[in-house]
Amino acid sequence: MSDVFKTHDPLNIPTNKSLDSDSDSIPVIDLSLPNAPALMNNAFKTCGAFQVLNHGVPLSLLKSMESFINDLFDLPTSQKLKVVRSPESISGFGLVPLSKIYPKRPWGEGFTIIGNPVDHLQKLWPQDCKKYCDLVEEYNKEMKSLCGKLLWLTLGELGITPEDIYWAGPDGDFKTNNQAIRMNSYPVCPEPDDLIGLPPHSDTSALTILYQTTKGLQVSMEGKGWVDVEPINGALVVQVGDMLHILTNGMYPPSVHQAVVNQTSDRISTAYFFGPPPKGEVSPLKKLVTPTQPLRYPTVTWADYLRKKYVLYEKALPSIRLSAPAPTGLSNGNDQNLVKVG
Ligand SMILES: O=C(O)CCC(=O)C(=O)O
Ligand SMILES: [Fe+2]
Repeated sequence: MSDVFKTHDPLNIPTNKSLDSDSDSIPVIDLSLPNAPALMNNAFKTCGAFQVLNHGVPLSLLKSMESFINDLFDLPTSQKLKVVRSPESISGFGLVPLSKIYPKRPWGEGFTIIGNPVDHLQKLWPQDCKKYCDLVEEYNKEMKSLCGKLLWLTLGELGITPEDIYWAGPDGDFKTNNQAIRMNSYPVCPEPDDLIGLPPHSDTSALTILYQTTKGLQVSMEGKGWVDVEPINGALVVQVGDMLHILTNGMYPPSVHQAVVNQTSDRISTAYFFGPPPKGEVSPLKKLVTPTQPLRYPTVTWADYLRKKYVLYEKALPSIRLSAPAPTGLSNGNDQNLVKVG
């Protein structure tokens, strides 16, 4: 994992500090500094999210993704209709299922890519399809590698090694893992208080890496309610999803978050979802099941859990929970039933 530390530019980078209870947002962690693993582990335990700097993903790639997303959402509706989500699939243009039952009307569009995007992109851009497919492939590759680094560094703090997660593969490189990208576009909104970009939810993934350049993401923090995650140039937002919550036997709470809209600027975001392989069975890590922290979840696959989530939303996790949640660490909005999870 030492290559994590090679990308550091020591200039203008804040020194990592321990999680400050007075801070009014999620921590910002410089991955190139030696105390990053301990801080990431601490951030995951306390609020399920942090922003990461010096993560090694080239800024040029993030910028290329931004212009791809702008091209995508600028397409005329007649083009977009060619790749609308079908009832059997999550890929394509469409609302997240939770939007249908959440009381505030959704304001925005989403486009989800799972697997090879060639079929969809071919329909949208017959000429430029290869250019966009290559970009998505590169983005997936960089994000997967970052997720691997982040997971091993944080889980390493808990004494977890690659042998403990069989679905990480023999080299611990998560080669066969599932991934998805959702691109979101939220136009300027005339009534931002009455509408919502993306309703409150936790992601079903193990980790989600979100890229945003305009303010709009909010995370639910214990005792603080919704806090804004201010965009920082080149930073990525890392969030615990339900699969990692289960894997850690409830030690890391899932990040409960929402996207709000505003009256003055358009906003786009890219969420990369990293999960176990299609048939990978996720169960709480044996090392994290102890007499004081008994087994909290059964074995699940991402696909089965996703189906449950689409029916039960915020009740999906409690519906499979085997024993009461930990008294601390888990008490974010999700478990207090303050918010809906989608
Ligand atoms: O747009 C955002 O900031 C949030 C996106 C998100 O949570 C998602 O796509 O799951
Ligand atoms: Fe999300």
